[in-house]
Formats: sequence, structure tokens, C-alpha cells
Amino acid sequence: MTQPDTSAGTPLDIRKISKHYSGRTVLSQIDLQAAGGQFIAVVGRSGCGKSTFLRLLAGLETADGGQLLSGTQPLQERQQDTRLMFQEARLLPWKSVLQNVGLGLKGEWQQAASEALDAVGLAHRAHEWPSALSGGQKQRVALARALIHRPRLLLLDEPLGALDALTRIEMQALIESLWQTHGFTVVLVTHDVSEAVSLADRVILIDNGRITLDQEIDVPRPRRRGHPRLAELEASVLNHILTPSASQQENQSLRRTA
Ligand SMILES: Nc1ncnc2c1ncn2[C@@H]1O[C@H](COP(=O)(O)OP(=O)(O)OP(=O)(O)O)[C@@H](O)[C@H]1O
Repeated sequence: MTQPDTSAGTPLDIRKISKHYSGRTVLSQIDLQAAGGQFIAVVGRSGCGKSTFLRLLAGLETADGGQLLSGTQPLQERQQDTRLMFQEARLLPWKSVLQNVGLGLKGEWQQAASEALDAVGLAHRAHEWPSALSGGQKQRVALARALIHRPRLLLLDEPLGALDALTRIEMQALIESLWQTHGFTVVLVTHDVSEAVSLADRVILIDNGRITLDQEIDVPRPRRRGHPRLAELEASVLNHILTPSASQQENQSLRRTA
């Protein structure tokens, strides 16, 4: 099996970042170090700050404290290497599939756009409108639109959340295979713990503004669905999500005694 070319991935060195909205702390003292080419999944209860964390990595938001580095360089200086993908494909309906992939590019972009579409299995739909595609196909186009920029850091914000179970499995396999071919670093935010453990090298849990679990997924690839160790890790991560962190329990008991 081809091992990812880790030199192609952005290494991450996130130091004690925090983020507040209207005086409310969403993220506090988040630390994360990752070698280039790692596949990291971020899980946690709804509203725990997963998307905020991703937006900070993408440079769409500014941290209120801490540092985001890649090696010795501020991560922000590597923004041209970073692509973000959302739950919705966000395609322009008045442009063809091919034009959507080549959006913003100048010169001879058509060949590169065709190749990116080919990599996601959609070269034959290049000249159609986005409205003619299914939800899964639209997400493939969004993936091609990211790939054409040869990203070194791919940030995925619940990109498969709206897809049916089978399409989701196909897209998971596609994302894993593209990651293995290109070697970019991936940070995937997902509600699906099974997806997190089956795809990632590491699963990070955000709870109460902090990372409360950093679980290595020590299962060799290709990973077989139903592998007992994957099931065990999934149950363990789920347990951590469902068990409130010590600080949250403290807050609750403080509220009770107040
Ligand atoms: N621009 C903003 N202004 C004010 N509050 C915000 C803003 N963005 C996020 N928040 C708040 O920060 C918290 C974390 O939001 P975030 O979207 O990061 O959570 P999440 O873990 O991704 O949630 P979900 O899993 O439901 O998508 C939430 O309470 C949210 O209301």
C-alpha cells in the first residue's frame, strides 16, 4: 500500500489558543502538535467549538490568545496551502461543474480542472450544471475544487454530514485514498465517531473548550470495517464524549450549590 508523502503535508504546532465570543470562552488553551501528513479527526458535542477551531486553522477567525504555527512559520503565512470544505458544496449554480472546479484560476486552468474532476471520478460530468448532480457528486466537485490548488492542509467541516450512509462510505474511501496519494495534512470535524476512528490517525475530543482526549488510532491500513479494535476505540471515544469532563462536572455542582 502507498504510504502518504508526509513532506507534502503542513505540520501543525498550535500553542495554547483561546477564543471568546461576547465574553464567553469557546476555546481555551488548545494545544495541538501534528506532523505533516497526519489525519486528525475532531469530535465533540454540538457547540463545543469544533468549527471555531477549524476556522482558526483556516485563518478565517483570529485567536484571542496563543499561537498557530507551522514549524517556525505562522500558520497564516501558509494560507495559500490550505483549503476548507463544508457540509454544503457551495457551488456556483450559474457555472458549469468544470468552471466551478477552476474558479478563480487564470490561464490554462481547464486541463488541471479536468484532472481534478477525474481524481474524484466525475470527469464525465464536467460540462453539466451543478443542479444536475446529486449531493454526493456536488461534494466530489467541492473536493476537486480543493485538490486543484494542491493543498498541504485540508480542513473538512463535516463534509459528509448531509449524505446518505452508502454515499458517505464511498466518500470516506475517496478522501482516504486522496490523502494517501497526496500526503496533505487533514483535520476533519465530524459528529460521526465511527467515521472519525475509521479514517483518522488521531481522534481529538473537544469538551468544555479544551482538548480532553487525544486518541491514537493504532489500526493498520487498509482498515477493515468491523475490525474489533476500531469498535473498541469507537466505544471508548463515545464514552468520553458522553461522560462530562471533570471541569464541566465541577461547574454543574457549583451551579447546583449556588
Ligand atoms: N461568530 C460567532 N459569534 C458568536 N458566537 C459564536 C460564533 N461562532 C460560534 N459561536 C458560538 O461558539 C460556540 C461553538 O460554536 P462552533 O460552531 O464552533 O461549535 P461546533 O462544535 O462546531 O458545533 P456543531 O457541532 O453544532 O456544528 C457555540 O456556542 C456558538 O454559538
